[in-house]
Amino acid sequence: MIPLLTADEMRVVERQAIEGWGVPSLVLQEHAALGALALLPPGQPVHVLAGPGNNGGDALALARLARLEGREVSVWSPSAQPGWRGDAAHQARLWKGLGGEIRTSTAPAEAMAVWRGWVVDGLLGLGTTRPLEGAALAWVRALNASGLPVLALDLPSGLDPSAAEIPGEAVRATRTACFGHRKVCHGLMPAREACGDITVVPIPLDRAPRAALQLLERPILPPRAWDAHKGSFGHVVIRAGSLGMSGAAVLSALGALRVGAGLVTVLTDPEVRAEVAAQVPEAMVRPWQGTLPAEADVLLVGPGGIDQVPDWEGPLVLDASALKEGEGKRWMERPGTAITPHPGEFARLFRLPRPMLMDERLAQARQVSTGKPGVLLLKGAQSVLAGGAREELWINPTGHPGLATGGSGDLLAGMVAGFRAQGLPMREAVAAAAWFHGAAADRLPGAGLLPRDLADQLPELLRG
Ligand SMILES: NC(=O)C1=CN([C@@H]2O[C@H](COP(=O)(O)OP(=O)(O)OC[C@H]3O[C@@H](n4cnc5c(N)ncnc54)[C@H](OP(=O)(O)O)[C@@H]3O)[C@@H](O)[C@H]2O)[C@@H](O)CC1
Ligand SMILES: Nc1ncnc2c1ncn2[C@@H]1O[C@H](COP(=O)(O)OP(=O)(O)O)[C@@H](O)[C@H]1O
Ligand SMILES: [K+]
Repeated sequence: MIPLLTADEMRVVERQAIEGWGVPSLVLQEHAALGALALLPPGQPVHVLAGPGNNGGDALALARLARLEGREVSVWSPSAQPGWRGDAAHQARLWKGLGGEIRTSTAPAEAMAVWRGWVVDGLLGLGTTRPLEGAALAWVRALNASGLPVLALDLPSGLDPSAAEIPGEAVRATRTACFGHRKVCHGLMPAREACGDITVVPIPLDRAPRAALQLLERPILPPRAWDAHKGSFGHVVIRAGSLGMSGAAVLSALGALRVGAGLVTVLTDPEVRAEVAAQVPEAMVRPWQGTLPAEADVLLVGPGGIDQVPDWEGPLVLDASALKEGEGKRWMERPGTAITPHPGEFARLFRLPRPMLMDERLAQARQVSTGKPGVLLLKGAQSVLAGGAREELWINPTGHPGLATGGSGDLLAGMVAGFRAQGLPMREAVAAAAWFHGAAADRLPGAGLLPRDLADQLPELLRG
């Protein structure tokens, strides 16, 4: 799991190093500048933009180190009176001590027209409090129009470090030297895209900070014992599939089987039983007669037009038609439940406005899940995972728009049930399903992806 810190959380980590461990803040800055300098191709001229705060201080430190390396370096400030204080003022003195100049211009595009090499963006970092305006905005616009490669210090100037959305205009960086820990803007789209290639530069800070938002990494699955048998991997029962929507039952069954469930029973509407059975011979396919098999370990309900949830005490996964209007709270309060809505289903379930932006998805996921035992997967690009009586949100980074095709959600729901049946706790089962589902798609880039192609990728992908 990769923590994505807000500016406030990062300040806590910074304070702890400075006040707790006694690391001088200039030492932090020196580590940051040295690490960033190493990301610039050797020998090339460097044009350094230094803003009003410590991000500008990092930029001035980098300018000094680059000059000591023998590079051609120029330093620019959007303001004629930068008004540096503290560490940044100290860095300015060191730079000037080496004979360095600090230049400004009211026509940044003209200044940049003769630049060669790389630009270092040290205008704004963690202290960004509002959208860019005035001189800073003019410099960022000129930089983005210049076509020059840019190394952003900590984050591309203009981004809100704690948000996914870009508040106005922001630097489009080629690379970003992220100091110490990733911030929210380094993990979530669309801000993440403005960062270009991200390198986390190690600086002496706590390696395991608290963060309310975390990016999923490849889940670690329990090993399979040599003497395991099909009873060891659980029995998934799927109530899915109706006339015109039999494929959803097929895909859910495939999802559960392809992640390694021991047994799968599909309870489907009688008129489609034969066609479902013909497409997944590995599953037991029976007509729905109002009762569940006694030996079920997990029940998945919904794909393919099924809206009635049978009475059942055990682990429950609900998707698609089972996600009925206004019932979200009920399911989030039921222990052992996972719901997997896309944003439209989410809005209907919780009677909330449809969350369109990433920051809205986070806020709404948090709102409905806080303190609740149920697990929520709010699907879409970078799906949001919440609940299970845990406060932090997990974000799934895998997958691409090729997944936006009918049936991929049905496969995912089956995967959740399949992982849960093998003993993963519900929140971990949902995380594993979301991660591997997207990772399977990442092996098949582009459009035209069929959910069953994804299913075929899974066994090899799970082997690692
Ligand atoms: N965290 C760490 O461990 C380490 C941090 N380090 C470095 O410090 C950086 C953070 O420094 P920082 O706090 O001084 O903030 P930074 O972004 O440089 O500037 C704030 C200034 O900008 C101003 N301002 C704000 N928004 C604006 C806007 N839209 N347009 C124009 N101005 C705007 C704001 O003004 P105010 O809002 O107060 O009016 C204030 O004057 C961090 O990103 C990293 O590079 C490293 O050295 C090592 C370890
Ligand atoms: N742009 C995207 N990037 C990554 N994943 C996506 C994107 N669009 C959709 N997905 C994923 O594809 C799946 C679609 O599920 P869903 O909307 O329920 O489809 P269906 O109902 O057709 O089965 C979800 O897992 C979702 O997260
Ligand atoms: K910056």
